[in-house]
Amino acid sequence: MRKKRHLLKVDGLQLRFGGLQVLDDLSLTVDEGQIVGLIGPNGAGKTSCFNCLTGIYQPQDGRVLFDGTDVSRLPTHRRARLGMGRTWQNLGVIDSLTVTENVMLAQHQRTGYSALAGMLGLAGTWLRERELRRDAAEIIDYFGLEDIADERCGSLPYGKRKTCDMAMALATDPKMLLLDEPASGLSPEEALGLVETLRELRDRLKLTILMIEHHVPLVAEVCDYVYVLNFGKLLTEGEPDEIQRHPEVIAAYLGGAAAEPEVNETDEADDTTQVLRASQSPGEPPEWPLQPAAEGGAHGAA
Ligand SMILES: Nc1ncnc2c1ncn2[C@@H]1O[C@H](COP(=O)(O)OP(=O)(O)OP(=O)(O)O)[C@@H](O)[C@H]1O
Repeated sequence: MRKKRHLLKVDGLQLRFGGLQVLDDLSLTVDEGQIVGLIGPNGAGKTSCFNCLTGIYQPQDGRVLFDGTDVSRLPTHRRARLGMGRTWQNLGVIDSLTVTENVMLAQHQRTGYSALAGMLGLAGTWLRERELRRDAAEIIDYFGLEDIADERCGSLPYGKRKTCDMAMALATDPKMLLLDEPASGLSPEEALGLVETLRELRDRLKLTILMIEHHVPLVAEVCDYVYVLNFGKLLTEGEPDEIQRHPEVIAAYLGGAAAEPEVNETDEADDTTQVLRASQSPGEPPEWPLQPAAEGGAHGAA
C-alpha cells in the first residue's frame, strides 16, 4: 500500500523539441520513503523527464512540486539545494579530479561559496572546508571507496566511477535521489551490491528514490512502485508484479515501440541481467513481462 505524503508531484508535463513531442501530459507522484522506478523503451522520454524535474529542460507546460514547493521555474542549483540529488546516465564525475575532490565539488552546492574559494582557502572557508572533508570521507567510506579516495576518477573502472557519481549525489545532502540507469555497465556482483545500497539509502538514510532503469531484476527487486513511459506518455503504473502482467506494457515492449534493439555491453558478461529492449526480432523470446531472475540472480540478493 502506498504511503500518502508526496515528496514529488509532477502534473501534466508537456515537452516538445520542434515537431517532436517528447513528453505528453506526463503526471506522476513519488511518495516519501519509496523507491520508484521509471521504465520504458529506448527513446520513451525517461531522461527528458529527469531533465524537466531537475531544471535542465524547461517544459512548455506542466508543474513540478517538490516537498510542497512549486519548483517548475527554479534553476537547477536551487532545486538541488531544496534536496533533489541526481546521477547521470553518462556519469557526472570529472575524470581529472580524485574521488574526494569530486565528492567535495558536489558538496559545494550547499556551502554558499564556490569550490574554488574552498580550494584556495579564502577567508571564511577554512573551517567549513575541514568539515566538508570529514563529511566527504564518511560518504566515501559509506560507498566503500576509501581505498581509491585519492585516485583520479579517469583512471578508475566504470563501476567505481558510477559509485562515485552516486556518492556525489549523496554529498549534495538530498531528500530525494534521481538515479539515471544506476546499474548500466555494472558487473553482476556490482549490480547485486546496488540492490543492497538502494535499500540502505531508503531504510537507513530515509531517502526517497526515483530511478530510471533497464535492469529488470533490479527494478522488480527494489522498487515499491513503477511508472511505465511509452512515446512520452504514461502507459501505466503500479507495483512491479502488477506491471509485469500488464497487457499494454507487454505489447509496448514486444511491439517495437521506439527504437532499434539496444546492445548493452553488460549483456554478454551478465547473464543475470535482463535488459528491456525497445523492440525484438520476430521469434526472439520475450524478455518482458518481468520474470523472476534465475536462482543466484539479482533476486537472490534479497
Ligand atoms: N535536447 C534535445 N533535443 C532534441 N531532441 C531531444 C532532446 N533531448 C531528448 N530528445 C529526444 O527526445 C526523445 C526521448 O529521449 P530520452 O533520452 O528522454 O529517452 P529515454 O527514454 O531516456 O531513452 P534511453 O532509454 O535510450 O535513454 C528522443 O527522441 C530524443 O532524441
